[in-house]
Amino acid sequence: MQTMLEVKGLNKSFKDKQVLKNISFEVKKGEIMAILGPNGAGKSTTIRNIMGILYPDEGSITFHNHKGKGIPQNKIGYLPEERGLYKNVKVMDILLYLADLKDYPLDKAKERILDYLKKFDLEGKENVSIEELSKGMGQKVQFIGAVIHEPELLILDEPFSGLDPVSQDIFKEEIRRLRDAGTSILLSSHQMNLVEEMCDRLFMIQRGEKVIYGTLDEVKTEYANFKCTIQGQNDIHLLETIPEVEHIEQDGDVSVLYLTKDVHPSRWVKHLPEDLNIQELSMNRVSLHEIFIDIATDKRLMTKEGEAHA
Ligand SMILES: Nc1ncnc2c1ncn2[C@@H]1O[C@H](COP(=O)(O)OP(=O)(O)OP(=O)(O)O)[C@@H](O)[C@H]1O
Repeated sequence: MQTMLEVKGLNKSFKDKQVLKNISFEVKKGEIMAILGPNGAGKSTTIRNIMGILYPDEGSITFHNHKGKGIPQNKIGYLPEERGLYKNVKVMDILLYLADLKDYPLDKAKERILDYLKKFDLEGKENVSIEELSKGMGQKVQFIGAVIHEPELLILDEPFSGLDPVSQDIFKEEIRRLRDAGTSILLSSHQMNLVEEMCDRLFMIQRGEKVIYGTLDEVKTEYANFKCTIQGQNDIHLLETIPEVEHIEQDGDVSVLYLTKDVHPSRWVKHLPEDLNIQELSMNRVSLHEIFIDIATDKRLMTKEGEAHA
């Protein structure tokens, strides 16, 4: 797949605090790439460097064959983390203004705006002023503003925050449709279930440094060991005798056994002690949410030998 955006060796400091350390990743044509990390990890700073709002101390950003200040911003769409559009302007006027800023033909923009308003359950709102919209409605308008000029690269910083489940589904469907039409999407989100559902690849930063980079399948194979959840009253000492268990969490009658890497689940199950009390048993891959918490809290219980992977 063709590389659309290449971020290479970014270093960035604010005063004497280095907030990005050698950040490198690519976004390919027609993929959804997630940029993840705990609060303050450096996601927005990375995005601001890509958008040319900030400039790196070292490293480069290449979009197609354009670098840094030469990047054609009208080929990029951006939904910033901070929401906010001019308050006393009508929906249609602000969206046409944003299309015009990107040199997009206004007659075509008007048509697209009406289509999008319909798709986003905002039909008939084109002459309503922004201040009369709810927060979620405003977010939909801002999303339309980010995609109105048919960008080749779309950067979405926390697009789902504050949206109800129905609106989240509308956004999800539209983001997937844009990806399938060839748009490259860089998406930052704290909602791991949505990332797991939608993203093709992911990049995770912690304290300004890369900790995970790969396809969802690669990350799952590398980090997402199996866990076995057993419902039934069981003594922790009995559970501790079970082989190939990395750690155990027990809450009342529910015990979760996190298995070591490369355990074959069906073979492992055969070796459970006969006197184990099993009312229910399930075997699952550890979720991205758990991987995130494991890394963000510095536990690193799920990584090979407790080491950080980069
Ligand atoms: N303009 C600035 N001046 C000084 N420090 C800054 C500035 N912008 C960001 N930082 C610092 O850089 C670090 C990374 O911040 P950034 O906003 O990139 O994190 P983030 O991963 O987007 O976090 P969040 O999930 O909370 O949005 C933080 O320690 C933050 O305090």
